[in-house]
Amino acid sequence: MDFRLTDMTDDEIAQELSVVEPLTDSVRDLIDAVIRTEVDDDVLIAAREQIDAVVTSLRGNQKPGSYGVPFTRKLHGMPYGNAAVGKRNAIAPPLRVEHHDDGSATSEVVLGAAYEGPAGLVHGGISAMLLDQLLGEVVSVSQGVPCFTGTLTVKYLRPTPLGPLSLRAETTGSEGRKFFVHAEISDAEGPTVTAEGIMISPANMPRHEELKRLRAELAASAE
Ligand SMILES: CCCCCCCC(=O)SCCNC(=O)CCNC(=O)[C@H](O)C(C)(C)COP(=O)(O)OP(=O)(O)OC[C@H]1O[C@@H](n2cnc3c(N)ncnc32)[C@H](O)[C@@H]1OP(=O)(O)O
Repeated sequence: MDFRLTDMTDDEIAQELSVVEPLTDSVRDLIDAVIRTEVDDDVLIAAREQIDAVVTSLRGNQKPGSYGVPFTRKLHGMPYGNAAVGKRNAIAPPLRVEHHDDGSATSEVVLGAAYEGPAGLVHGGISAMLLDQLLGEVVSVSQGVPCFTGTLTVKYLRPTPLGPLSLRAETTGSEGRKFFVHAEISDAEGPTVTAEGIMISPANMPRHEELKRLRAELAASAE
């Protein structure tokens, strides 16, 4: 697993995000527009040519491989390509997770046409992905080390409608490197999907040791 600190300062990261996040929002809007457009074929053909030109322009300078998860100098992860929360990833729902003092995490999200499974309803895989992300984050943030999903059990209580949804997750217990977590998705009527996860802080993961060492160095330099 790759671990690297970014060369960018906090101001440079904020500046980059101020440009990139609106671009991601526009591409997300494009995806929705393509799904729901009813314009004529000639407009679609012209749109494709314009989009291809934009892609060619962006390919002018590309990072090899995936985005990865670089860390800021304060050791905050920057998972900008992440499938569920990536700030550069227009496929990711606009999920923004809030972490609370009691160790829980919540998110409010509006899922549109791009996340449909059954007609008018959220795709079950999307629900599982969002819950998986929230379970991973609630443990990783509250424990201070990255945790992987070992086992994820999802229960679909009733259909989840597209539109505004609330998510919540909390850690319910732990045994050594294993953390037991619960999460749910709710619409206005209450929970539609629940998930139980066993999240694991992997053994002998170089990134853990590296994080611990860097945290200790940062703490010492702050004294
Ligand atoms: C901020 C971050 C947000 C991230 C959000 C996204 C979350 C994700 O999607 S993560 C990606 C999906 N998950 C993966 O790819 C994980 C793949 N699996 C692995 O890497 C490893 O098998 C891993 C890390 C789960 C366990 O590896 P390792 O640390 O070697 O475990 P190991 O030493 O064998 O076992 C440790 C304990 O966990 C248990 N365990 C191991 N694997 C599992 C499992 N899959 N399910 C349940 N328990 C397990 C063992 O039984 C053992 O328990 P005990 O201590 O009671 O005997």
